[in-house]
Amino acid sequence: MLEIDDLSVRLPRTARPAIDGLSLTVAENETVGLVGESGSGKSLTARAVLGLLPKGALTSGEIRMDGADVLALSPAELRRHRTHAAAMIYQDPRAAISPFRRIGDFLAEILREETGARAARARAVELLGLVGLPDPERHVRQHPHELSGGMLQRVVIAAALAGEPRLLLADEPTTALDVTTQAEIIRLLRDLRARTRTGMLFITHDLELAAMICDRVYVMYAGRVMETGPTRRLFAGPRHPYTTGLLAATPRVGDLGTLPPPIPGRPPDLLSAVPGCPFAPRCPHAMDSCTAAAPLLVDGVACVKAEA
Ligand SMILES: Nc1ncnc2c1ncn2[C@@H]1O[C@H](COP(=O)(O)OP(=O)(O)OP(=O)(O)O)[C@@H](O)[C@H]1O
Repeated sequence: MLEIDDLSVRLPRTARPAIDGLSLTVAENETVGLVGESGSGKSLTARAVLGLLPKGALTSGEIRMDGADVLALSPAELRRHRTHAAAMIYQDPRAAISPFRRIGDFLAEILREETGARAARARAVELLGLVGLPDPERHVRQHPHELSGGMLQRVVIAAALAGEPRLLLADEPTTALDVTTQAEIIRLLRDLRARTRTGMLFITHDLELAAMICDRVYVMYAGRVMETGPTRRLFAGPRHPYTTGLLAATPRVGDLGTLPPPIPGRPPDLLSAVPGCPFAPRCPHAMDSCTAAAPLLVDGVACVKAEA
């Protein structure tokens, strides 16, 4: 359904691409995770799929959604694409919905052009029911401040579902929520997937969360895929030292008081070119050859050590 093929994105006044030769697929009804530290290019990947890259970004490679070339869509086609093909669930619901709009107006606005005002309003009520809100008829008349963060995130999910998209892009959809609400939203996303067959690209820096919901995972670092595979396999036997480091740095319930050490060092910024493997400067297994050329992704892993 979604096919990203050798995508590179370079932002103005930077020394290296923010996305560097990324290939990724999401099939119908599949939930795919994109995980990695802050700045690895996860959000930019989602923006590229929506045709929403920053001004001046130079792209190469292809993004196809059901065969259509996303990077070649006209502005009118892109608007349709963002409602019916790939819809985004944003991180912070309070930033996504204007505080002055009624919930019903916010939802109806997305569909009014296509269905007319009356049908759009009825659909808004239906959508609020679909995402498990208790009293849709009342919620459509309410303003954002009258709902909790978790309820508002359900509204944001309802908005993404309005055009019955083939693919949901969820960018850290639970980061702004407390742990209990986080679990409820994850349950909702899993439940929706079972009911609607929507595919999902789930973006997170939280590996535990990815493990809960994703069928397959791509581990991204400095714009490149370091490792990819079925979630269970990847977590049971990580092969890239970056994946191993991320897993070792993930706090687990039960280990309270003993936070695991993070991976030493920081990801490279966009102002320095990175010859070879971008993780080499932080990698405990780096060899001289690692800084010569970036290893290709072979059999799901981009590491000379793993290939040997
Ligand atoms: N509009 C922009 N202008 C300039 N640089 C940008 C812009 N958007 C992203 N970047 C840069 O591109 C790189 C990738 O950013 P991106 O937001 O995709 O990372 P991320 O993995 O989603 O991280 P986070 O979890 O912090 O959102 C970062 O170095 C970021 O600073």
